[in-house]
Amino acid sequence: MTPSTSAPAPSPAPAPASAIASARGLVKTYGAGQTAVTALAGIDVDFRRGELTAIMGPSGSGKSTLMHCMAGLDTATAGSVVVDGEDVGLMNQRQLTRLRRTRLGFIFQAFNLVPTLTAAENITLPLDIARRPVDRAHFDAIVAALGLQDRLGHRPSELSGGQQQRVACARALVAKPAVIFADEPTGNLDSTASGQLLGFLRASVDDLGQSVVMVTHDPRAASFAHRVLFLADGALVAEITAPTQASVLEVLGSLGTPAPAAEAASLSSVGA
Ligand SMILES: Nc1ncnc2c1ncn2[C@@H]1O[C@H](COP(=O)(O)OP(=O)(O)OP(=O)(O)O)[C@@H](O)[C@H]1O
Repeated sequence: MTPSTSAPAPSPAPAPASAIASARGLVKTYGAGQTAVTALAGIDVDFRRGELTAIMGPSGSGKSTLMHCMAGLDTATAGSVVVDGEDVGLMNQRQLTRLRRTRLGFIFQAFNLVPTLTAAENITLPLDIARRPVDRAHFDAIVAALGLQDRLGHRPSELSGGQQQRVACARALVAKPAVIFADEPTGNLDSTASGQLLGFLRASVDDLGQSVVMVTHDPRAASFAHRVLFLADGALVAEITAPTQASVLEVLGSLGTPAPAAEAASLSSVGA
């Protein structure tokens, strides 16, 4: 056997303490052989504690796959994921379920509320399933901040889309998760409801120290984040801090992503 002359691969940089979730060398391939699709091509990323991080990029660039691998909803092909100090790749299904129930919060585009339960019951459902007590003061503070006091006895079908998503947001926050993963949380909301929800998510970070990772196509939604990460073809290709709609659109443009017509028009009309 010929001895290898190449230097050993450097070990990946450890996750900094400021990170609530990190990935190193994250690869995800769907399928095999000629039909294999590389959704993530070896990503190193740190999501910072106490920050709202947005993930953007063209359709098919790997945003949802990255979020699902970070949250233990999908298994990586290679690489490592650490969430709140725990190596997700070493967990079995039971441990992953426990991690999701006790340490993670989720907000999806489809609100995923249980139709037969009231808003209050939906909000406390994750705690009830985990047989954990509800911190009433925390519950009341979240419900008040989201303006849901008068809606707690209503079922989802009796709520507007914006109210349903605020219930989903309250449900994610009530268990005080280490990190909330939000996938297009405003995708089904009108501009007003979307602004309210994003303002609240940002406030949960600034006022409560919550950490949030959010996938979005919407430059306005991304402008609520502390930092925006851009994916293209399964790789991290750009990053901006303190984003504005204009700076987000500029990076998206450089990646060849067509700007949503409404945002581009409104920005050009104010000369941004
Ligand atoms: N279950 C799957 N089986 C096969 N290929 C998949 C699967 N899920 C995702 N892919 C592929 O992986 C790539 C990344 O998909 P992903 O959904 O992560 O992209 P995205 O950036 O979230 O896209 P979008 O913005 O359209 O939601 C795409 O090429 C997609 O077709």
